[in-house]
Amino acid sequence: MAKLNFGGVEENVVTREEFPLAKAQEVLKNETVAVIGYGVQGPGQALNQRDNGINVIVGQRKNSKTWDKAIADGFVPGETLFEIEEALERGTIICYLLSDAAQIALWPTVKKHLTKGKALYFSHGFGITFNEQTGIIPPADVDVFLVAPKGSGTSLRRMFLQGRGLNSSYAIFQDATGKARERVVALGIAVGSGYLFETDFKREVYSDLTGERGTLMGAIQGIFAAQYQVLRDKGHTPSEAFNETVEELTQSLMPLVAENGMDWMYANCSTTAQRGALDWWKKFRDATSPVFKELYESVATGKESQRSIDSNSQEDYREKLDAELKELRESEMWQAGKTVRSLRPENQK
Ligand SMILES: NC(=O)C1=CN([C@@H]2O[C@H](COP(=O)(O)OP(=O)(O)OC[C@H]3O[C@@H](n4cnc5c(N)ncnc54)[C@H](O)[C@@H]3O)[C@@H](O)[C@H]2O)C=CC1
Ligand SMILES: CC(=O)[C@](C)(O)C(=O)O
Ligand SMILES: [Mg+2]
Ligand SMILES: [Mg+2]
Repeated sequence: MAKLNFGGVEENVVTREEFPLAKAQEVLKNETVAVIGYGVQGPGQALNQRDNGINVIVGQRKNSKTWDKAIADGFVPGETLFEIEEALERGTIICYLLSDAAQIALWPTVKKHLTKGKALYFSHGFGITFNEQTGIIPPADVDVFLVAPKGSGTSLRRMFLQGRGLNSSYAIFQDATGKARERVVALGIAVGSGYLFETDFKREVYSDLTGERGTLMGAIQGIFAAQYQVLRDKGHTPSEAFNETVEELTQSLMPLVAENGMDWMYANCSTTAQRGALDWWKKFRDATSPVFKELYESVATGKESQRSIDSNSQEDYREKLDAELKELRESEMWQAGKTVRSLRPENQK
């Protein structure tokens, strides 16, 4: 394991040099990896493992859209695609990739098939950390660990196909066989991680729930909406407001941040912009910091996990979600965005 310096703090990281794919294949050569669920992470992780030469099967409900998707992706019923129970029976490593709320309902079935020496794999610390809410308490004689790709399963697959890799965190909750570490790291490499950083279940889920509600998804939409509205209220057109709020960020400036950091992006903007950004960023930090603290508390007290379970367990969950997404999509800002995107040269025939 490499110890690397992250801004002055040393952390343990598994790199591909230290743990190449060949080693992962060797560790997993006698295992059957059963990917249960074929939603977003399921396909990304199952396909990457298959392409990496791992013995992977998919467990999914028959007569579902995702069953058909698994077939379209090349999984063969009776060979590499099974009903959930049969996949649970065959698998020696169970990758539990149903939505976090759905994992609760299927848990008694999964538990039944967790015989001695098998491994239970998650991509989130949710089910175990909030076990008072989920009831997920694994038997003592199985390994329990997680590999959490830090990004969408869609990106995990796309980046793999481009020869890139998404970073993932990994954690061991229970090592019953003495082989949990080599198993989890091998899986992390096999699913297409670029590198793996160490964490535990609680830290994974607390940071993940904070990040997705915060800067990654919730806060970013909030700050976009606030700036867009001010510009519109002051008489700017939708295209101008959208371009100065979103399009320039995603198309021009964020790629520079991704490449070489914030100072590099600033350095490639005008002195006028630099002065203003350097003057204003701390004001935004201070204004939002109380909201982030409130958010973290809401995660740590289990309020966020309970809310997610409650809403995701409703019969009409899909319809309600679609309605909320539609509201976003049909807002003036994102409608303006649709037109703006259509004007990108690469999107014109
Ligand atoms: N979506 C993502 O890219 C990421 C997800 N994760 C984690 O990975 C895990 C899987 O998440 P997603 O792929 O988003 O799940 P998802 O919401 O796409 O659902 C996965 C599958 O669960 C099936 N399913 C739903 N209810 C079911 C039930 N009652 N019985 C049987 N099957 C049922 C669906 O048909 C679908 O195939 C979660 O723990 C999540 O937090 C982690 C990182 C990113
Ligand atoms: C993509 C990811 O890592 C998230 C945002 O945490 C999630 O989908 O749960
Ligand atoms: Mg995440
Ligand atoms: Mg998440």
